[in-house]
Amino acid sequence: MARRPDGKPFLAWGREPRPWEFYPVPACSRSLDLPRRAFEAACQGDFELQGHGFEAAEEQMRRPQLVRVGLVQNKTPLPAEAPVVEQVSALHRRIEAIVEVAAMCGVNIICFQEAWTMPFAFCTREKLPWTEFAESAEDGITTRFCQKLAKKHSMVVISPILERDRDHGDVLWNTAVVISNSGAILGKTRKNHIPRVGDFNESTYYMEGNLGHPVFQTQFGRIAVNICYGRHHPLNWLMYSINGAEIIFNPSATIGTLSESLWPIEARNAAIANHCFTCAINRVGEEHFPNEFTSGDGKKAHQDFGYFYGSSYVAAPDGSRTPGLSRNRDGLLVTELDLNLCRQMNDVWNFKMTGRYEMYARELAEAVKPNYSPPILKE
Ligand SMILES: NC(=O)NCCC(=O)O
Repeated sequence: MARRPDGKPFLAWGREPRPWEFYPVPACSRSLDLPRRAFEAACQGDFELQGHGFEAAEEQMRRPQLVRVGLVQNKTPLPAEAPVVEQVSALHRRIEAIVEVAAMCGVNIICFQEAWTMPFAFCTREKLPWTEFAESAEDGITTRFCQKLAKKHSMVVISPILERDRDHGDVLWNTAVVISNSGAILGKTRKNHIPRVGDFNESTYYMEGNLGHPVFQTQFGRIAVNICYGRHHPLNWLMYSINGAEIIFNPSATIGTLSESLWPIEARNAAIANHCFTCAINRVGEEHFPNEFTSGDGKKAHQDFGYFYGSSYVAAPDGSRTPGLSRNRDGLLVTELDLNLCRQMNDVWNFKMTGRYEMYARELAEAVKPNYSPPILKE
């Protein structure tokens, strides 16, 4: 029986491996020891805590580049009818408690879910009070709160919010603010692709991002943020990766009936295709809104969005992944990555080397022209 370098059999089902199965890639991560007091605090705070790790091969010229990421998924603690300021403050308190536990677990980079300071009210198509949740990315109350957390715990914080851009006519954006572990703001990035599907009426509220595909150099590696619906767009992942991202976070808000069958595949595929780690984060719970709305599908008006199914996970460039967090509980997923695995997988598969980007750049430049005629050859 062939064995992996760590002595374990290659395959669980006990037959000789096929030739293409020889590359020693585990389907799953290993479990990571986390301090007992972290589990106690999570239990007391009523949220799930999981720890996992990915291995990379030892190298002669580089030391392992270990980094711990924390993914947070949570319900909105107060009903959507509660005053805006109370909802925001309840969410700040909830996140603060989870970040304390992340700090006990040695997390270096933490990412919260999409639009984490508010209920996901874009299904309603109403403006007030939902637009009142929008804040300045530079000096809003949430950014200042995250700066304090980042400095206190020496942790990079990724804070996806609804942004109000005062300097540009009060335009709203779906933005992730990236705060360095020093507490300084590293910059911001905006959601590039806006859903026009089901109850995700997000184009009513904010514009398509205009900041391209920035990558943030942190003390713990190069990171990027592909917000929610952007995960359906392979070119979006690709551009972050081309710009050097080693870890791409995907803070999301999505519901079971729409996307649960896609969820385990998309971020995982992106990790493989781009030789990087991907971190898929989804909120949990059901959110009810004061007024009825319709979904434009002929069905009855209703007041809820459906079920946000959580299941946050991390995928590695070798195709392995962690288990997902719960489908319905708040949770913190702590994962240790060795960033050396990105280049190791790049050297094995060479997707960047074989990508033929120049050919696609040329063909796409032609295909987007109004007078383009696709080369369909006929008899
Ligand atoms: N928030 C958001 O973009 N959701 C769209 C639905 C999905 O991408 O699954």
